Amino acid sequence: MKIKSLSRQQVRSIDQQAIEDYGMTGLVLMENAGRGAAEVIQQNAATGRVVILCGKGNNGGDGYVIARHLDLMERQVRVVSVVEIDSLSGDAAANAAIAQKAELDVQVATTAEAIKTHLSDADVIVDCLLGTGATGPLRGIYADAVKVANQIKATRIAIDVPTGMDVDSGEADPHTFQAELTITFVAKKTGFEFEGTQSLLGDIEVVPIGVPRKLLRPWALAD
Ligand SMILES: NC(=O)C1=CN([C@@H]2O[C@H](COP(=O)(O)OP(=O)(O)OC[C@H]3O[C@@H](n4cnc5c(N)ncnc54)[C@H](OP(=O)(O)O)[C@@H]3O)[C@@H](O)[C@H]2O)[C@@H](O)CC1
Ligand SMILES: [K+]
Repeated sequence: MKIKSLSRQQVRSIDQQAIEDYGMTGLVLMENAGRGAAEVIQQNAATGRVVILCGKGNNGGDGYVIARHLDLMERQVRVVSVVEIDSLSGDAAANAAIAQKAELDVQVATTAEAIKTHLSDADVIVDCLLGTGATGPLRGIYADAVKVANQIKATRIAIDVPTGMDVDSGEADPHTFQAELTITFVAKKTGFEFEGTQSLLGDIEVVPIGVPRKLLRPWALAD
């Protein structure tokens, strides 16, 4: 089922309804999102070390799921969190704890220099810094992390939305993550339609996260 482009509010409401009205848990949605994204990464960037930049919200949570699935595919994978792990909450905290128990390579880097060190041997950089929860210009370490990531010669893949791009307007922070591929969940976002965004989004792949077709029907595109 093809879905029309959705605003921040629409896509977040779909997630919320799947959880509250259908009894799907956020962890299940995150697992589907992360697993689907890992498969697309494997199809598009099949070799080399993958370094996943993770922020404090659920976009970061997706990153820990992606890391676990890439590790299962026997990829070299490292997670670099730009916040302390004990500042995470909810589903992101749960998936970070699983990654740590599974002895995946999880590093914390809260300065631009430390982020640069952990990214220096990356062949693929995956942006799980901020997703649909982001508002306004990039603050603090997020701006530094994107700046460093954009300077490294690697394949860059954004998860859900390139960090720095506004989901609704497509407006881009000066330090927006420059993706070659954007893997986005449920549907494209309205901001992706605007002129000038294509050079930051790269190719776009939509990954379904298992929310029921009935819930998506109001947003379906006619065949
Ligand atoms: N919910 C679900 O069911 C599913 C969700 N999924 C995934 O979750 C993503 C949405 O996650 P989310 O809502 O946690 O928001 P997200 O973008 O990770 O972080 C927001 C945090 O960042 C901060 N912040 C905000 N703006 C900022 C700025 N300009 N500069 C710097 N910091 C800024 C702000 O923190 P504050 O600064 O307010 O303390 C806020 O707490 C979605 O895109 C998808 O990938 C999938 O797993 C599928 C199931
Ligand atoms: K992102």
